[in-house]
Amino acid sequence: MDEAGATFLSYFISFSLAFLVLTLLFKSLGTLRTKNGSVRPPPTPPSLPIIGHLHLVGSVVPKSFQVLARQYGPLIQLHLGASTCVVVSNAQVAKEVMKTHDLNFCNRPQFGSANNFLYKGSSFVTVPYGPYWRFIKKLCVTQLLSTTQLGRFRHIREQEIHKLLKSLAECSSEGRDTDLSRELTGLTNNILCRMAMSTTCLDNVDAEDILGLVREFMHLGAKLSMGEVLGPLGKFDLFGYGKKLARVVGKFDRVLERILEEHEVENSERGDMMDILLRVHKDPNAEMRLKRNDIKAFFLDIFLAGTDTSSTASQWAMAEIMNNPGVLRKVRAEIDAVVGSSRLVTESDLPDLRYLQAVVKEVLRLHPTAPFALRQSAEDCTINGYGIKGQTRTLINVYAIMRDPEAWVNPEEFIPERFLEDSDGMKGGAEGITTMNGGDFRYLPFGSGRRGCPGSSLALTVIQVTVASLIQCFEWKTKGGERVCLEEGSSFSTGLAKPLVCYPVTRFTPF
Ligand code: HEM
Repeated sequence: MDEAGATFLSYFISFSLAFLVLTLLFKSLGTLRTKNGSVRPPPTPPSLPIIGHLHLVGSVVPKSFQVLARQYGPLIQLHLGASTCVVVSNAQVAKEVMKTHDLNFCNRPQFGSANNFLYKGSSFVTVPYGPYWRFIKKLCVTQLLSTTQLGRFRHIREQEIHKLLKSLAECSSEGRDTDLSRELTGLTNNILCRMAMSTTCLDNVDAEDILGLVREFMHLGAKLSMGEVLGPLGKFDLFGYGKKLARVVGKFDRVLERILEEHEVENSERGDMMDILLRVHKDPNAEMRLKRNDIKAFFLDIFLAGTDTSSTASQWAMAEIMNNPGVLRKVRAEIDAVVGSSRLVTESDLPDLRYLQAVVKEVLRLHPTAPFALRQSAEDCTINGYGIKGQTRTLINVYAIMRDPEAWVNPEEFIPERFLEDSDGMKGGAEGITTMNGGDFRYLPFGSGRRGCPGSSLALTVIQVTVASLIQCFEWKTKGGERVCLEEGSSFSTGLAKPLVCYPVTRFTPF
């Protein structure tokens, strides 16, 4: 063979070998199988003995997981002490979990707190997918949180907003500051308590008690869930959080029992959520027998799921608007154009306040007040090419998904305009995000699929009308004209790290 032939042959052999090696490599990567043939688990960062990845988790948990996802991919496995979970951090993998495999991921993880829980098996939020969950979900959609029911209680929201505006007007006339975080939590709690069982902070101590107990429950529940990292040791309740939690639920139960009895004695026709649930409870022909504990558990659920989340979102909205004078001007100009200057903005105006809607959407994108959708797989399955075992705790990091630079232009910036028609603030367009029901997996503030949030319409209505009223009626000043600190706190609903203390200055008085 001449020299040219030998060179050609050696090139041919080298190329063939390289091709073979690459083909085998891609094949093994494609199926992600281990030697024994099972599909590989998702990638996991290097861990330490016993604590696993706990040292990688900072005070703002979704942010820590976002950082890890950037390094290790959109589906990772984490070992938090003795507790293992997988974390989903982009839209495509979220879609696989919440749509393609929706039924398989329709359960929620159970934490230590569930074991000796008074309402065990009754909590709509944590109960496994099945007949009871379907029954309550249907009640939510058709009655408890239906459009008709929300419409029936519009006057409650209007009255509570009026009360808030009056108290802020007093602050203004006296030149006092106000803790808007506290005021907004009071507002959402009062609205929910009145819609649920016709009780409020001002008329009745019950609503204040309920808020306090729900707060304590959240605090202890979070601590108890941390006990999960101790594995089987967590069951011994070493720090006594389990017992404290049981006491808090006991107190909540007594308050609720009394309100239930009052409703029964009055045989009331107010049509609040408690009346509806009592009617179902007593209906011999109801699809399912609803127990008293089921009713009380439902209220604990909605206070836990609905109060802080809605209040915190309103706080973020006000904080972002105060820091962005251009946005404030646009929101106000829109309200003035749609509403005029002689009456207070109402819920009927909301469909015409397109820019306000975009502001609230952007607030929920940048500051989702439920940063994780928590799910659990029922059976083994393959997600993003990796094997997920049955009973795997699965955290969909909606915080990371809604800040993903692959989906969003300048994702860390507050740009409400990205949600307006013809905007280019979202890669691939924002048209999908009109209903807020999780149909577009790049935008999931309320989760998606069967276990998506049933309170989203109520939450959006309250947040939008509250923010609109506050902007229409007051100028907002901070001490020394400083920018509001946008640091994120470490609470369950990723609120502002510091309370939003500011000065309202009356601009328009509606009463
Ligand atoms: C800004 C306010 C709110 C946010 C950001 C929010 C967000 C969420 C998210 C992300 C989930 C999990 C969804 C999933 O797994 O796909 C959820 C579930 C839930 N939310 Fe909301 N929510 C809010 C307000 C409310 C309100 C006002 C209520 C009730 C009055 C409520 C009741 C519930 C319930 C009962 C569930 C559990 C549903 C189930 O397990 O089937 N939420 N919410």
